[in-house]
Amino acid sequence: MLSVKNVKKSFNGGKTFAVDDISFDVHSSEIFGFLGPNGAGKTTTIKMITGLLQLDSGSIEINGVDIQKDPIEAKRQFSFVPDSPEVFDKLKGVEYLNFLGDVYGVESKKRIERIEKYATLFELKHALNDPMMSYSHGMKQKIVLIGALLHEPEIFVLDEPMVGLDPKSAFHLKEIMNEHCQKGKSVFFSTHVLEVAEKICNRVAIINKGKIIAQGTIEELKNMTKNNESLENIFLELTEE
Ligand SMILES: Nc1ncnc2c1ncn2[C@@H]1O[C@H](COP(=O)(O)OP(=O)(O)OP(=O)(O)O)[C@@H](O)[C@H]1O
Repeated sequence: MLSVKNVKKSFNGGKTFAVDDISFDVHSSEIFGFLGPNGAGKTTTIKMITGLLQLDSGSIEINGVDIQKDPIEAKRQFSFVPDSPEVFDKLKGVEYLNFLGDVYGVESKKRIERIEKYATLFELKHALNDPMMSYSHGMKQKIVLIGALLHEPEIFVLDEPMVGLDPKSAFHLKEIMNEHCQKGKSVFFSTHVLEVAEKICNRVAIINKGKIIAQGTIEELKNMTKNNESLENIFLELTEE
């Protein structure tokens, strides 16, 4: 579903690599967690997957479509929720969602049903007719999430999706991720919240200083350590200086 092969990215003309020859695959029906300390290269990787940054070398295929060779078709395959929600402040919530519905060609009946479903779930219905400049950070995050859910893509790509969400909304998001995978689709998300990763991911990769230092199921990662430790201990052990 998502295939990242030998990808490199430097911001200073090749002197140091923010992402240094990483490879991994996310399969269908899989929730894949991308973990790593601050500055490890998570957001840079996600920006390359979503076509916001050019790769120095390597290749990325989303549902079989190369993001560099056919960016428009590749972008039809996924939804992206960035770590900081950037919305068009002057638009009302409902106008923003309809705009996204138009961009992704979501037909009117489905659009109305999904807006109703997700706005109710994330308790945002009351604010849909307000301009988004009046929204709190969490409300902006929710409207971006609803927008990302509108066209039910093959792959969800989420950068730190739990940050800023209240516990109930975080719970619903986890449920939505699970449902998405049960339909044979996949989720790729970055997180610092190791408990969440441990609970909901089928597989994870840990990136540190631009390199993937471990990947596999939580069980496989635990087996890499002597005492079958928690994901937190594994993470600390593998990423320490
Ligand atoms: N536009 C840029 N110009 C120069 N350096 C950059 C740029 N974007 C990222 N970097 C550098 O690339 C490295 C990886 O950054 P990135 O944002 O991918 O990390 P991250 O794992 O997402 O971190 P965090 O968990 O703190 O969000 C860092 O050293 C960062 O300073």
